[in-house]
Order: sequence, then C-alpha cells, then structure tokens
Amino acid sequence: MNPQELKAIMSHGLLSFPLTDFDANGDFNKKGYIERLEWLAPYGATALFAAGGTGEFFSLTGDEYPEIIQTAVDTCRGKVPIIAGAGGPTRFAIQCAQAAERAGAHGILLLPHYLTEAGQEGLIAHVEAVCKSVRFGVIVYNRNVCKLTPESLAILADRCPNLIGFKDGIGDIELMSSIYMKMGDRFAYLGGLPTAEVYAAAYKALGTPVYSSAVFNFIPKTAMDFYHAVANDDMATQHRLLKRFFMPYLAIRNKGQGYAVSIVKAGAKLVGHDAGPVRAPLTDLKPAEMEALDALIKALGPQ
Ligand SMILES: O=C([O-])C(=O)C[C@H](O)[C@@H](O)C(=O)[O-]
Repeated sequence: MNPQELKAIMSHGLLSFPLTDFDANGDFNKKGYIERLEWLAPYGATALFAAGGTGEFFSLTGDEYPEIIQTAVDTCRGKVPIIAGAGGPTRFAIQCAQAAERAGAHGILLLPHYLTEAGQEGLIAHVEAVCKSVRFGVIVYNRNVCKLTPESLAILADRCPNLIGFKDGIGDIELMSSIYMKMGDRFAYLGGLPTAEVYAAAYKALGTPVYSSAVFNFIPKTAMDFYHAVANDDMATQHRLLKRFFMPYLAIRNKGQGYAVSIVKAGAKLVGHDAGPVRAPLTDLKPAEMEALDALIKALGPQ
C-alpha cells in the first residue's frame, strides 16, 4: 500500500489499537493474539494498529516485535489494514519500521522516543530519519516528549512525502487547531487521546473527526455505536453513553497511572477475551476495580 492509500484509509471511520496477548509468564501469546484479531476484525474498524500504545509497544523487545507484526498482518490480510507501532530511540524505531515494512504492514505509527526531552530540531531529525528509512506511510504521534509544532510539521511534510498522518495524544486545542490550520489536508488526522470517545465531538467540531478507540477491544459494538453517533451528530446517544459508561469508566481509569492500558486488558478479560497480564511497569487493576468495571460492561448488554 502506498502512503497516499494509507492516508485515504486514515481519513474516515473508526480506528483501533488491539491489545497484545501475553501468557502467564508474560511472554507473547501468538494463539491468543490471532483469536483476538479474528474476533475484532469483522466489527468494522477501518484499520488496526498492531503493537501501538494499547498494544504495549513500549514493553516489547526487538526480538518479539517482528513476530507480533507478522501475526497481525497474516491474520488480518484481506480483512482490515494493519498499521504497526514503532518508536523508542531513532535506530530502534528504524529497525521496527523496516521490520514492519518487510512483514507487509500498511504503514507505521511513530510513537515518541521516550525519556529525554528534545528540542524541535532533534525531533525533526528523528522523525525524518525514520520516514526516510521506509517507503510506506508514516503517522507521527504527538504525545509526552514528542510535541511537534506546526512549523516543525511543515518542515517534515516538505522533506518526507511519506509522512501522511498526524495523531494527537496531547489534547491542547490551540496546538491542534494551529496544526490543522497550517497543514490542512496535507495530513490525515487522528484523535488519539486516552479514551478518545470523550473528545470525539470536540475534535469533530474542530474539523478532525477521525479517532481511535481503545474500548473497542472489549465493547466493540458499543464503540461502533458511539462512532456512528459521532458521525451522525447524534448527541443524545453520545450523551447517554458518556453518562452511563464513559464517565464512570474514567473514574476507574484515573485511579492508577498507566491504567489507560491496564483497564483495557481488564475489560478484555471480563468479556472472555483475556489477553493476559500487563507487563511492568504497568500494573493490573485491583479486584474492586475489576468488579466496578464488570458492572459497567454488563449494564451495556450483549456486544
Ligand atoms: O496507542 C495509543 O495511543 C492508543 O491506544 C490510542 C487509543 O486508541 C486511544 O485513542 C484511546 O484510548 O481511545
């Protein structure tokens, strides 16, 4: 798939980030991952991001990464495009990006480089090096230590024709608006804040309606219902689901650092699609938190 084809896919619909399955020892569980993707693929997401944030990219080794991406590509071939997470140090991100291209993924989401702060010049050099190491499309993810300005994105867009997408995980409306006003349709935009449903109507009003859903991992029908409500400006359905599910869900999610991922693994377990424990430094939900989440999910009815 060429970068422009990926951009077209990214420009509509609901996208999602599947969990990565681990066994009781914390090792990659290929069988569970295949079953997960086979379960989720028919629900209608436009693309799935393998080994993204919710897929615990930041906890994967370079040895296991290619197998995870290959498994996703093979399982979803002909059903739904696979975009691979990549990130960390520039050279590691390049290894991931190239492994994903070899595996037949349709592009990468470039996650932050981690730990150290960096100036715009360094961030530009990092993103440019990764973009130039592959031919397929790249989506850059603004979050934490990677906070590219509109000016930096314009420089990158000039230098890197295959940089086709921008994912926002910061939620600074002034910054997002400035980026969209400067870059317009040069990029496809993805609203990717944790529990992105909560921001969906606001981002749509801004002009960038596409978002990714992590809760799709355990309540795919509700995630799609919410997406259709956003697409149709059906505020009554959005508000009903926000009040009944998403607001109490946030109250549980906000009890622990890193719970934006842990709670999704907890949800998958509760609906009978256990993806195993999270890897350290994340921690799993406590029993009382699991119980509260279970009640919320059950109140939604069958998925
Ligand atoms: O890797 C990531 O940043 C994500 O997992 C994005 C999520 O889908 C986010 O949009 C969410 O939690 O709904």
